Amino acid sequence: MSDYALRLDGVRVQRGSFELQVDLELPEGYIMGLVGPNGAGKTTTIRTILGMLTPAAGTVEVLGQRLPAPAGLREQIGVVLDQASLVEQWRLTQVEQALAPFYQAWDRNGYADLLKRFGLSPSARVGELSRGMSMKLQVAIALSHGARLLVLDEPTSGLDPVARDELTGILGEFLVSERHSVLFSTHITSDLERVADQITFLHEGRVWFSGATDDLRDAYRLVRTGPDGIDPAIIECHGLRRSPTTAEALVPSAEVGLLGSGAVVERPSLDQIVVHLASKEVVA
Ligand SMILES: Nc1ncnc2c1ncn2[C@@H]1O[C@H](COP(=O)(O)OP(=O)(O)OP(=O)(O)O)[C@@H](O)[C@H]1O
Repeated sequence: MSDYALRLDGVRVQRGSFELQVDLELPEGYIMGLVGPNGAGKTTTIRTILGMLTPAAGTVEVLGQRLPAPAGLREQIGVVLDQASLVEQWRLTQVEQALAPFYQAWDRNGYADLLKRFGLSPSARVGELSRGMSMKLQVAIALSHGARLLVLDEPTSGLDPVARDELTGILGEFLVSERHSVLFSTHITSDLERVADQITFLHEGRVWFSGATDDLRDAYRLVRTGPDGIDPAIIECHGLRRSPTTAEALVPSAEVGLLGSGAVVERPSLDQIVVHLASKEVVA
């Protein structure tokens, strides 16, 4: 039995002219955030994990089973994708009637509780739901069939701050069982700050970092100096921004000692890391 909920080894996926190359490991019992700018390859990674795209090379292991996996694996994965594939005319009670027979472990009370918690009326029709409500419905379904792994593609997009908070809280509850794991792509890194202990950062189809969130935050420092205090010829820096009076950049922690004494050095937020690593030098 593997101790990993997910393991992608030397995976390469081609989509038109875009090529994704990804290696990552998500240990069981953890929540991993998948971040990166638009077009970085997050959805491609998720679709590959779900067996919707076939890699040209490499291996994908989900809950210890190598893809293509036996049908029984599907029940153990809860999925939230950008577009739900539910019939628009269905009421939310009919959604349950349609899906429950496919899952041995379907939890009727759990589904009813989650609808209530998310403020979704069981008599509402799928087609009437806003984008945020449709996301909540998908999360309720994913959590109602006894999944051990949740794979969520931007589940917080379209949700207001209260609902986002509610969702991250529910993911935290899901993780109370140490055999449960979550992979969660998002542009809203503040959501991850609260819950994700692992991060994979994709950029232009490549993994820039995959590992513990704390390790990523320890690896860099956000540095502010006078306008000439950061010289890219001397020090490795990312997303350097200069104005007539200041310079700001993300600098590897190991290089901070190369800065002059006037520098203000801070531990960066996840958001600051993502923004600076993905952006080019800006001179104002
Ligand atoms: N069906 C397709 N055919 C060809 N190229 C595709 C297809 N779908 C996606 N791509 C390309 O693959 C690349 C990665 O897209 P992907 O959707 O995985 O990125 P993403 O990180 O999820 O982006 P976003 O944050 O914008 O959702 C993009 O360059 C996109 O144009």
